Amino acid sequence: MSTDVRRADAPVVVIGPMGAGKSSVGKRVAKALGVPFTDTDRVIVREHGPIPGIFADRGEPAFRALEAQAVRAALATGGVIAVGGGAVTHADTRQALSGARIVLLTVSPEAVADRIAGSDRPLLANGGIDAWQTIMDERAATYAELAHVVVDTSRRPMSRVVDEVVAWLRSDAGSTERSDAGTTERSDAGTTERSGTTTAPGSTTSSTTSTEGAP
Ligand SMILES: Nc1ncnc2c1ncn2[C@@H]1O[C@H](COP(=O)(O)OP(=O)(O)O)[C@@H](O)[C@H]1O
Ligand SMILES: O=C(O)C1=C[C@@H](OP(=O)(O)O)[C@@H](O)[C@H](O)C1
Ligand SMILES: [Mg+2]
Repeated sequence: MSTDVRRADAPVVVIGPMGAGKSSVGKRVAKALGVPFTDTDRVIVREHGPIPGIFADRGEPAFRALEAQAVRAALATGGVIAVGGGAVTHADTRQALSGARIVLLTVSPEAVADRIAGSDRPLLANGGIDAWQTIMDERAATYAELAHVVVDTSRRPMSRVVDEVVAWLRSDAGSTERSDAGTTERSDAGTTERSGTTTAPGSTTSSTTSTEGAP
């Protein structure tokens, strides 16, 4: 487990699988805190065009490089940043996240199925929920490793998820400078304080296989 130093004004980065609610929850958390919000996917679309086109024309590695740039720029701005679900597979991006406060949103396959139906996410274009699960399993260990707090979004309204994230960020655990990552403590039905060994809901394996370069 890496040394974990957080500050009350450190950027907040929302990570987690596709459809967990990073973009929607992140935006509302930023509003509640009165800080800037950046959705790195939106930045990429604004600057480089639609994501499916980037994947099709230039490939996933090119997308990850653009994403790494967008994450670094967003971190310089500060506030709350929602990254794409695969941002954590890129070593430069993971490196850039050190020093940020990292909120992992999770979701069960049952709950996410409706949320991802009909979406244009290129990595789900041919596999739907099965592809989602495979990708989740590949990334689960990385998500758990990076997270300072885990909030499950499966069966609760978004407003409740937002309230829990805001409460955690305002708590000692979310704002105090620390020299260790603490232990896992389930504070209520959906929020789990950080652990290096957390297995995120939605994952079917706790494998620690490297996800570097994974789709
Ligand atoms: N807690 C929640 N309950 C129900 N639906 C949610 C919840 N959080 C997000 N959603 C919905 O799930 C979909 C995907 O959310 P989004 O924020 O785009 O996820 P992500 O950025 O993690 O892919 C959206 O339609 C959003 O309204
Ligand atoms: O998980 C991924 O690899 C991706 C997630 C998407 O963002 P969301 O997680 O916000 O859907 C988007 O960045 C792109 O389609 C790739
Ligand atoms: Mg998003």
